[in-house]
Formats: sequence, structure tokens, C-alpha cells
Amino acid sequence: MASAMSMKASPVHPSKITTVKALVESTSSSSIPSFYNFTPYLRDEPIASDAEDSVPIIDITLLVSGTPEEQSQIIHQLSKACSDWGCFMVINHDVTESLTKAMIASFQEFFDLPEEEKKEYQGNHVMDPIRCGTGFNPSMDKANYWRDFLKCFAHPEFHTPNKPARFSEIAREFSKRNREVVIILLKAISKSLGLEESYVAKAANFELGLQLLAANYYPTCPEPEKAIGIPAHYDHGLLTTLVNNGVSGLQVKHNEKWFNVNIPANVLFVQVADHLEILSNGKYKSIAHRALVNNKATRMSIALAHGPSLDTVMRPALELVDNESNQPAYVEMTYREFLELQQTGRLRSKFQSDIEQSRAV
Ligand SMILES: O=C(O)CCC(=O)C(=O)O
Ligand SMILES: [Fe+2]
Repeated sequence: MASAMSMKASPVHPSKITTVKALVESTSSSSIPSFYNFTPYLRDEPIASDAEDSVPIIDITLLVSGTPEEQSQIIHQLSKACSDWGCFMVINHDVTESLTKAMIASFQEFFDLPEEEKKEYQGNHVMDPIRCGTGFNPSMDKANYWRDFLKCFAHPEFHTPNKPARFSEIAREFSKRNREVVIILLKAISKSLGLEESYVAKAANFELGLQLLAANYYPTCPEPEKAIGIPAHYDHGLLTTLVNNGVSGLQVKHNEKWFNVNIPANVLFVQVADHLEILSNGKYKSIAHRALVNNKATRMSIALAHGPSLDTVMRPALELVDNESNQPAYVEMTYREFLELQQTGRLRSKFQSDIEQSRAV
């Protein structure tokens, strides 16, 4: 019965729809068009019960103004968080709750713009400085994602759409404050790897680092168990900071199980991304995560990818490699090359096979 429902044709012709939001608003269908059906991939691995374990919490004030003892304790906690989980919650940071709320409201206003106005920002290439799009792609025969997005380069150059009003101003402040948190974290992470505190920032030429501000919009979905917002993936920068609108849906993979992550309003959720994995020669691994959808409330998340500068060659820190048990596990390439390979679907397998190789020795 359920599968028959999923096969029911959508009353809306796909070519008329440019976003998942528009699809949802144009129909009251209780089923999703079949090309959103992600079922074969979705329920493949176990989901942890909420009580099983919990994401580590890092109090950033202790990194900034703690006693030397408190600092070394928190650096130790950070090291464990990065190596055991690949993610953590940052509390007591300067990205205020009101700023986050204003940023979420501004992105909501953007997604509420008429489809025609949003089309102006449609882009296809990873290097387009402003790019909005959707999981919806009628020309693809594989499953699509239940998600619309807007991505803007926020650093070293700042680009945002010129509407809605105040979007740009709020996005600038939000990106800047997130970046400040990341600068503090990268210093502590360098120390936790036994490196000098400016090591990661210098190696990644972080002063010119690419910062990508991305909002994900997941409308309510009549068949949430069949669709996916974003399938399992790893982020490409050094660290990602993430907030959401109080609706949960994010899951991270820890010890071969998927954990639900509920992000409180005043918390920044931080994920280890691929370039920290490369720099640390696999000591800290990027975390697999995915976004589920639901049938009760629209979910929005805002992710900031904080990466190296585009033209810096990234490789494992020389201090962390040797010719014996710590051989470099990743090939050298610029962040730009990495992103371009990733976009054309050629990178992850290569990156992954490098990891597999390093695990095999
Ligand atoms: O919506 C989320 O919580 C996850 C978003 C995400 O993984 C991404 O934008 O890369
Ligand atoms: Fe992600």
C-alpha cells in the first residue's frame, strides 16, 4: 500500500518546479514524487538511542581566559573530541542568540522571495560566489534531496544577494563572529596536535581562507522516511560551524552508529572537516553526517565552512609524519583542486582510498 502510494504521480509537472519549497507549496499530496525516494540508502545502519552517548561540550571561555591549567584541560578535551567524535558543541561563544535568530530569519526571507527573483542567483559551479539551488533536478534519474540551499562566499571576499534588506549586513556580522570562534579553535587544535598555536592557520593560509556561508532549507515532507535532506557526506574545509532553527534532523556517525544531534539555540555545533584530517595526517578525521527531514516543521540549518585559502597546497603537517609508522596518508593538492575534483565526483573515492590505504598499513 505504502509503496503504491509512493509511485503515485505528482500532480505537478516537474519542469514547472524550481525548488522543493515550491513543490510543497503547490500540492497537498500525501506522497512524494518517486525521484525523491531515498529508501534503499537510508535505513542501512543502526541509529543510536539518545541516552547512549553524547557529543562533547567545549567551553570556549576557558580557552580564552582560563588559567593555564584550565586551558590545558580544555585542549585535552578538544583533542579527545576531535579524535573520538570529530565534532563538538561550543558554548559561551560570541555568536549571540539574537544574531543567529536574525540570520535564520533573513535566510527565511530569502527563501520566501518569488521563485523568479531567486532564479537570478541560480548557479552550477562550486566557484560561483553566490549560488542558490535545490536537490530537485528532473534530468537526473537518481534520487534527489529534499532540500533547497543558498551558498555565499563570505571570506576573503564577501558576496551576498542584495535582497532581502539587511541580509548582507547580518550575514557579514554572523560570518565574522563565527570566524573569530574558529580562529580560537584552530589555535587550540594546533596545540592539541603538539604544534605551535599558529600552525594550522599558517599552513592553511587562513588569513585568505575561503569561508562559505550556506543555508539549507528542508520543507516539511509528507513521507519523511523515504526522502533525505542531505545524504551522508563529509565537509571539505578545516572546520564547519553549524546552527539550526530548533528543528532537529542532523545525524552524525559515531562508532558505526548514527546519532541524532539536537543543537540548542545558544550552541555552535562544530565538525571536523576534510582539510583538518589532511593536515593532522588522519589523527582527527572528518565526520560523516546527514540531514533527515520530517513531516511536522520546516527545518533550516546554517553551516559555515571555514577552509584554507584556495591556492594553498594542503598536505599533512611535516611534524606529524615520518618514514615509519606515520607516513603521509594524503596526496598534496590545493583546496581549489580538491573542490573541483569533489564537484565532479572524482575526489571522495580518491580521498577515501587514501584513507583506506593508510588504515591498511
Ligand atoms: O542541515 C544540517 O544539519 C547539515 C547541513 C550540512 O551537512 C551541510 O550543509 O553540509
Ligand atoms: Fe555537511
